[in-house]
This record gives sequence, structure tokens and C-alpha cells, in this order.
Amino acid sequence: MLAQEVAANTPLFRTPELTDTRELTDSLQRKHAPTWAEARQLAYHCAAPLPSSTVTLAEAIGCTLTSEVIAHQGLPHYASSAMDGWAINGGGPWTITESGRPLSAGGASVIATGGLLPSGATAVLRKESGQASGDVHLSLKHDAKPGETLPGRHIRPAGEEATAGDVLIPAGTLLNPAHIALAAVAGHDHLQIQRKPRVAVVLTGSEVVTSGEPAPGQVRDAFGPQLDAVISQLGGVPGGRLRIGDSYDEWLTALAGAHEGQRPDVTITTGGTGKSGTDHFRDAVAALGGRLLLDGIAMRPGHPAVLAELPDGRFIIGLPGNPLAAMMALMTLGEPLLAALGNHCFQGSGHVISGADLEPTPGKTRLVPCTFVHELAFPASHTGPGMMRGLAWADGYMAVPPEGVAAGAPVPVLPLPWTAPISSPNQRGRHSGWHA
Ligand SMILES: Nc1nc2c(c(=O)[nH]1)N[C@H]1C(S)=C(S)[C@@H](COP(=O)(O)OP(=O)(O)OC[C@H]3O[C@@H](n4cnc5c(N)ncnc54)[C@H](O)[C@@H]3O)O[C@H]1N2
Ligand code: MOO
Repeated sequence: MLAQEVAANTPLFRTPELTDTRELTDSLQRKHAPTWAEARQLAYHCAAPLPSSTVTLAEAIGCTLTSEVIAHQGLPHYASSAMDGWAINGGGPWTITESGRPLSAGGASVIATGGLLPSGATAVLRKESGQASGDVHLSLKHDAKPGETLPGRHIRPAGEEATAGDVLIPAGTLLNPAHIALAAVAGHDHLQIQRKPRVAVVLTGSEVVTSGEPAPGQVRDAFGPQLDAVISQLGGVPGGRLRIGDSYDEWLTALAGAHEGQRPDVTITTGGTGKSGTDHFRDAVAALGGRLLLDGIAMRPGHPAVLAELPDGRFIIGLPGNPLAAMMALMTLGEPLLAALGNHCFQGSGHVISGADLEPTPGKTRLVPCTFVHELAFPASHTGPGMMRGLAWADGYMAVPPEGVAAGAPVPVLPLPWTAPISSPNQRGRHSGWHA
């Protein structure tokens, strides 16, 4: 269950005063590292929504519709039988004629469910309500339900569900499989949707191994098996993966775009955000003519995270190598950036009563995986920057302000992409804030 919420969520929206990213980054670079909140704002406001694109129906599931779906003809578009039986004209008895021919008074013809109603038909008589003798004579069974031959009985009239010109699915709808079926029955083949950002991943580090138990000096890759799923949960489309070692040349080639397939909108790197001889993020971005939008954040863990933009418009998010630090940096920068590119708002923090004293960390926001017990938020254990145990069982993560939080006071808490929103029941969902 959700912990008690004492303040409504405040989803972040594009605000006019913050749309000049260069001004924002310049102002941020003049002072210390941006705060956690400033970093989130910057990651949201540095990107414009991707253009919409036309896709097949199956490809549109899970996407946001940008152009309404109209009924070009009535739904259904012809009057049909709702039952297997006979199309009939009048109250009977009837003479059976060839199917598909117009019916005159006292006429009947065999029809199947969904079959096109012949002209002159006044009703459909269900098979179980009629008695045919030979191929010609049809009469009403004595035990047939009353009203079986009344005009309109068991007929699906044309336009019953929609008339031509009706808006079947408005723009801004997050398309579920039933929407797609509706578009199909209305005769549509393609839909216009908001394009989702394509996100490539570059995993760095020669000590990183991808299977089995790592030997001393090696680490098992914490990102490869799960990052694509998180990218999807954040509204992106996984766009390829590259593994490289620690050399500058490998970094340069990887960031230059040595990916197979389509060019990504965002590249996420892991590791190499430090400032040692084996950390090449900044040099590679500079060599490619890119600029750092953000270099470090006043938060723990994840403070070395970097956000850059290349001249071709691609964004690069540099996540630290430490696994929890990387995930917290991904929430801080990746969630808002993907939201902006995908043209939706992202969730702000809810407030939950803290069950524990949370120590101050002067000048820094602490991001702490937490669990909810009796509607109180408690910091999880095992939340060192390189640890995953705490995050694995967390219900969300706290953004503990620099001055700390006393037990019993509200603390900002955010959901993880795979946990329930920290929100009141009438709050809109993560992907529902499409900007028309
Ligand atoms: N002198 C300083 N050293 C460090 C500082 C500092 O401020 N001064 N900051 C520390 C912090 S905080 C972090 S976070 C890390 C940032 O490191 P990098 O982003 O350069 O990452 P690496 O050095 O490549 O790796 C750090 C750590 O993470 C492990 N790693 C890397 N990739 C993976 C992976 N795919 N799966 C699991 N673990 C991974 C790597 O083996 C290292 O143990 O710098 C600190 N140092
Ligand atoms: O940012 Mo490092 O965050 O603590 O592992």
C-alpha cells in the first residue's frame, strides 16, 4: 500500500521562463554543481519533443496518438444479422428463397451471424426459433420466445456504434490494444503517434564481465540485463548496445555513433564519469564538438553524472559506474530527458511521512531507496553507491534535502519506474501528460 501522502504530486511542466537551456546551463556553470532539482529541470527543458510519425497499427500500441482517429463510415458500415438463422420479411410463415436476394412480403433466406442483411428483411429469426420443412417452408416454432419476429429483431443496424465523422479516439490517447482493434475495424491502416526517443547504451569498463561469477578485480555487469527494460518503462525505445573497454579511442568511436541500425536520440554511457586517466567521457564529447549541459550534480550517490549534447542533436547521459549511483542518476537525468523528448510530463515527488531521522548532508540531496511500513517511509538498508540490495526491494526513493528530515516530518519520495506512483488516486499517470 502507498504510504500516507501529505502533499499532492507536482508534475513538472515546460515553463516559459526555463526554456532557454543555454541560459540555464550557463547560469548553472557559474556556481557550484546544480542541485538535484535544477538538474531535473535542466534535463527536461534542454530537449524539445520529437516529431510525430506514422506507424502501422501494431507498432502504435503503447504510443500516444497525435492525430485523432475518425470514423470515415458508420460502424458497423452495413446492417447485418446478429444470429445464425433466416432473414425474414413479416410475421410468417415464410417461403425460403435464395440467400442474398431481396425479400418480398412472406419471404425468408438463410443468413449467418454477421451476414449482410438482404433488402426487404424486417428481422432475423434465430435458427432455434424456426422450423423449416423441406427447403421451402419456414414457420415459427410454437415454443419460440415472444417477439422473435418483431421488426428489427436480431438485426445489427448500420451506424449503431458510430456514425461517419465521429471521433473514435482523440489525440493524446495512450493507445491500448483495444484502441488498435477499434482503429482496425474502422478501416485504418496507419496511425500518427508521438515518436518515442530511441536510446542506445554504451557499457564501458574492461573489468566488466557478462556471465558467471566474477573473479576478484572483475565485476558482473549490473546494467546490460536490465537497462533496456528501464528505458522502455521511462518511455524510450531501446536502440542498441555496445560494450567497450577503457581506451579513449573506443569511447570516441562509440560516441561518434558506431552503432548498428538507426541513429539514437539519446546515448547512455555507464562508467568513466570520474576524472581519472581512464575516464574519457568529457574528452570524447569535446572531440566530437559537443557541449556539456551539466557536469556533476549536488546529490549523493551519482554526483559525477554528466549530460551532454552533440552537434547532431543527440543527447549523451553519462552514468557513473557504481550501480546504485547509476540508477539514481538515470532517474534524475534520464527520466526528465526522455519525458521531454516523448512530449509528456514526468512525476514530481509526493510527500510521505518519514519513519526515521534522516541525517543532513550539507549542500547535497541524498537519494535513498526506501520502503513503506504502515504508511511511513523508511530508508532501505544496503544502499551504498555500489549496492543493489536496497533498490531491489524499494517502494520508491527519497530525495532527502541537504538539511535532513526529522522522523515524523514529510520527506519527498519518488516512484521507481517499476513501482506504484506516489500519488493520490485521481492523479494522472506517468505517460498521460501529452502536450497537444
Ligand atoms: N578520486 C575520486 N575518485 C572517485 C570519486 C571522486 O570524486 N574522486 N567519485 C567516486 C564516485 S562517487 C563514483 S560514482 C565513481 C564514478 O566512477 P566512474 O563513473 O568513472 O565509473 P568507473 O570508475 O568506471 O566505475 C566505478 C565502479 O563501478 C563499477 N562498474 C562499472 N561498470 C559497471 C557495470 N556495468 N556493472 C557493475 N559495476 C560496474 C566499476 O567496476 C567500479 O567499481 O568514482 C568514484 N571515485
Ligand atoms: O556518485 Mo558515487 O555516487 O557515490 O558512487
